[in-house]
Amino acid sequence: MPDSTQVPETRIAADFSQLDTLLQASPAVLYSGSQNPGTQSLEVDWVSSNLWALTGYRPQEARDPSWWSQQVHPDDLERVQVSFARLGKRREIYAEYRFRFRNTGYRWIRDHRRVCDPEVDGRCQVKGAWLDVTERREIQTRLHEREQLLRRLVETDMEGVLVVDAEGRIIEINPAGLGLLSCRDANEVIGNSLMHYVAPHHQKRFVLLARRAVSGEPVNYEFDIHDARGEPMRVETRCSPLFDAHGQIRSVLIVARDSSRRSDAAYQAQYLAHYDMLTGLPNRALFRDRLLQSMAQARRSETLIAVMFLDMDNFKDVNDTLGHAVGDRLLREVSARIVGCTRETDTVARFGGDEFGVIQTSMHSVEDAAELAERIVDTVSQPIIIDNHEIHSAISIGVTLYPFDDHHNADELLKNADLAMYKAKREGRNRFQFYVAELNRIVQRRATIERDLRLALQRDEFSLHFQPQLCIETGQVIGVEALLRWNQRERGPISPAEFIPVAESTGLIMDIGQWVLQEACRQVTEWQAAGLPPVRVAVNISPVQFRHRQLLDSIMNALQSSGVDPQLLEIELTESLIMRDADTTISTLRRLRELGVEVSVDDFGTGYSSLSYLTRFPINKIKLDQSFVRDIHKPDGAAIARTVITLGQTLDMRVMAEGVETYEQLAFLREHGCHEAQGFLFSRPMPGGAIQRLLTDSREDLRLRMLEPAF
Ligand SMILES: Nc1nc2c(ncn2[C@@H]2O[C@H](COP(=O)(O)O[C@H]3[C@@H](O)[C@H](n4cnc5c(=O)[nH]c(N)nc54)O[C@@H]3COP(=O)(O)O)[C@@H](O)[C@H]2O)c(=O)[nH]1
Repeated sequence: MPDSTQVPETRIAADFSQLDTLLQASPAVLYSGSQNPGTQSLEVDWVSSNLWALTGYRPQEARDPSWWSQQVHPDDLERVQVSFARLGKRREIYAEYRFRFRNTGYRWIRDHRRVCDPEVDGRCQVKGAWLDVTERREIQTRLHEREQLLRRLVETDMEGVLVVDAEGRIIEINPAGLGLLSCRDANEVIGNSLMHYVAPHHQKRFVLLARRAVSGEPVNYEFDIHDARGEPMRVETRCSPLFDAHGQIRSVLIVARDSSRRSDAAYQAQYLAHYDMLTGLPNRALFRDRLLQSMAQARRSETLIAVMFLDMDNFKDVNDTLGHAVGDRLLREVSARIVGCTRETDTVARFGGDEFGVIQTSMHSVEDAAELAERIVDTVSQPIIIDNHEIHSAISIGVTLYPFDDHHNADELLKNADLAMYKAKREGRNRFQFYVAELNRIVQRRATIERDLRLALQRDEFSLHFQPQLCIETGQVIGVEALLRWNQRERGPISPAEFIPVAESTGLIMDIGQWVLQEACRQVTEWQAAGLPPVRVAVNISPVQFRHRQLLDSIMNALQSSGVDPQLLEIELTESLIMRDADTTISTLRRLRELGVEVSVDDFGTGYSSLSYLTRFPINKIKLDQSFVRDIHKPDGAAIARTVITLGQTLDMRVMAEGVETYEQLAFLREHGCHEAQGFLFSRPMPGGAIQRLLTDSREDLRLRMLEPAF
């Protein structure tokens, strides 16, 4: 007799099929596996089939015991493993970390892991889900940055800023607002009714106006108030309603200024408490405040900041010989030059005398700090003319980085920057110096990269990714740029921005560059064999490679061994490279053009090209640097982009914009006649196989993406 409790097999199959369909549509990838007790790495034994669609990996690949730890970003791995090591003590834990997707590179995922089954061989048996949270993190970061910016503006505002709730209780107040009420600490006022401070003869009017503000009407009025010590004062107020996400008014923003005391000594004192009178820059106290905020933000967003201590080398001599008036003007000029080297998000302060401080935020790598410090040293050392005196100034800079273990607080960070600055002075002045702990770390990291780089070719750790380049007018793919990738056996992927400079300084770039040329040409023939129409490939050539006498042999070799038509090869050189030793460059470029190879100039706009030389170079294309494309919405970025495009049109060279990420940027480029574009808007760099699929199946998608109307 059939068992009535047994579910028929057909039903089970149908349920499975439905489950699979649901999983395919789900944004979460489900998995089960175990945690290696030694390393706490995840070893996956089952994963839902939507892994492929979401990350580009096949479920069977994920079962390789080292797969998970190889895809986690090396900078996140330890943190995540420490976090998941607590599983067992806790039933479930979630962590967010960067995880390498096959086609799109690192994305943020949220990994929600649960202990489900009893331990087997000391291994924690887990089930979990991965969710791509990159967009959410980006929005959070942007919101956080905006909030920081607003907070900073409010905190340094000379006017009192208060937020009160619908009942008129103070819920936020800035330092200037505390000053108005003669309070030192926000805790003394938060929660108090604002009415508490309004003079009795104005309380009725205050209630009426408060009602109008809460009903959504902006209100401006003058009130008499009493501060916390009972001192009377007249304040000018502007009240505006604040709306929540549902459009409801929950609070009112009040900007208040002391209309009786604006020009008196207290106001001046407040200014002096935050700013340097001579240069108008923030002073040491405000610098310290901003440093604390930047440190908190760096911790939250897991980014780096650099703190610099700057001291002029010869200021005393100028002051003693040319007088204080010239000394003051020199300080003002040097301040302006330092500010000119930094970005809006950075802080430049004058600590007093000839000492300055810089906080550099939004850094991508340690090299950013070195670049900024070098730029300041160079800019300050350019002659300064004051009253017909040509002054040759110089500056020494000490740099520390945060977060690093050695500094626990802002004062320590600044002290270490100061120490590094003294080291820079001892080493000969007019230079910068990293605080030694960082220096050691950087030197060690560089030594490790150098050691591993020597093995990378024989261990077959390099690969090429390719990024499509499109014609703006037609949306057609007109070529690809080859970008080198290094997946180091123990440490995972290492950015070319980090290892190419090491390869250049050790001479390894010759062998690596040769490999890149060979591999790029080999890939072109593979695509052709697969039936794709001819694809032109652009290969980056580093300055060391370009100056080497084997360059032409190396290029001919790659072309001959692959049989690729030279017209399908494009050589990308940087602008600063071609401008150095222009005569030799011109003759090498001519020989390349005679071979039939195309030549483009990368990072155009960053290298101070001399126009007279540019007309003599046999160049096919200039590539507008991505930093200008990023800033195209700002007046300076737009002006540079327009100039480069016009220059290309005038010199009869094609212009390609790199780093195009938004439709707004694309619309600007199209409107101004830029010919070609490349960037994440169309596609990230991808392996050769993925490019083949893209060019076979999704050419039309790319074209449509290009033609999408700007919004
Ligand atoms: N000498 C050689 N240099 C090489 C080689 N391969 C790479 N490089 C150089 O290393 C630098 C970093 O390269 P990479 O990390 O590959 O970054 C490239 C793109 O991924 C990135 N890119 C492209 N589109 C966008 C975008 O829309 N937004 C954004 N933020 N980044 C984007 O830009 C880099 C391409 O730069 P470029 O070469 O200037 O076109 C870089 O300087 C490489 O040149 C090599 O084989 N040899």
